[in-house]
Amino acid sequence: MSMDDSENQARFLAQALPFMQAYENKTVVVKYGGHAMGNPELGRAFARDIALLKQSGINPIVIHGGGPQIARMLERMGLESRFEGGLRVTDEKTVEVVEMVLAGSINKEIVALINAEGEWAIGLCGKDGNMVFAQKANKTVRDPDSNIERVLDLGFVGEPVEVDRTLLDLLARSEMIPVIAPVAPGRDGHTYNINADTFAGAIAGALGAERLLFLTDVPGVLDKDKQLIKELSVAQARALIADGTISGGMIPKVETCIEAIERGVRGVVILNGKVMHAVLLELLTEHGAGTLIVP
Ligand SMILES: Nc1ncnc2c1ncn2[C@@H]1O[C@H](COP(=O)(O)OP(=O)(O)O)[C@@H](O)[C@H]1O
Ligand SMILES: CC(=O)N[C@@H](CCC(=O)OP(=O)(O)O)C(=O)O
Repeated sequence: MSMDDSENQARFLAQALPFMQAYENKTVVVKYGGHAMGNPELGRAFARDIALLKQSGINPIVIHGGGPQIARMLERMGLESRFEGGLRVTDEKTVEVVEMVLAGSINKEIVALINAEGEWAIGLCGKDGNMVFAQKANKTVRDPDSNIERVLDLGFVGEPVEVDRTLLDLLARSEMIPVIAPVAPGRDGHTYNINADTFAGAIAGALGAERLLFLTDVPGVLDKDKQLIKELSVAQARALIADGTISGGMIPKVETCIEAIERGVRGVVILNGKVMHAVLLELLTEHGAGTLIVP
């Protein structure tokens, strides 16, 4: 190791230690988006970050997405898919594929990556331990031309309405790191597909998390000129959704940030999961990356 390397490492450690102490015994919910996955090296770095948080006495909870992976599987199976208001219209066949991809392959891949770092990850979805119950999403969109609001019928898309923290509290006191897929049952017996951002927000809100991080494939929320917005108030975020600057999958993400803050989550950040060790850099350095949403 060169002198420069060891100096940089020492500087990083000196900076990181106070943050580690501040987060001790606190819950950090990390939403790992489907767009941030796919590169093996980045995947291993992500798993190492999560393992290190647990080893530092922090309580990390991973909620993952998998939108692009679901899309690929639907295509292979010859099933069409479309989004409305940033959410996948989900019929009966689609929800089966969603559950298979999210709670099956992707969930276990992340569990295996964290376990390979010497930790004990456990793969779950909203069904396990009665953790989350959903109901059919009741989403409205406003047509920008006519300004008329209409209710979307998204099929088996759900929104979390009940979160029971029993299992997560138990795991927080154990060696286990929960890795959770955003699928949950309804009291009506159906299985619902829940946007992973929305799901992460509900979990973070129910646990009163210290931090909620959204790992995506862009540096954060970008303005009309594609420049990163470092800090965004709730009112500014709402205005950017209304004027179309924030669109597509960024809509549920930012809406979730707003709700999480309103439910008492102390800090919410949208950041680029394609940056190596994004989680550690965000949590343990003075100038975190990404967009911080504040009340
Ligand atoms: N104002 C904006 N700033 C940043 N990204 C935006 C904005 N508006 C729309 N997006 C889109 O949102 C995407 C992130 O949301 P999404 O695709 O759902 O990511 P993930 O799978 O990580 O949850 C970005 O890749 C970008 O294409
Ligand atoms: C209702 C809805 O849209 N559900 C999402 C669930 C996965 C997800 O949110 O994945 P990302 O975080 O990678 O976007 C979907 O079907 O794609």
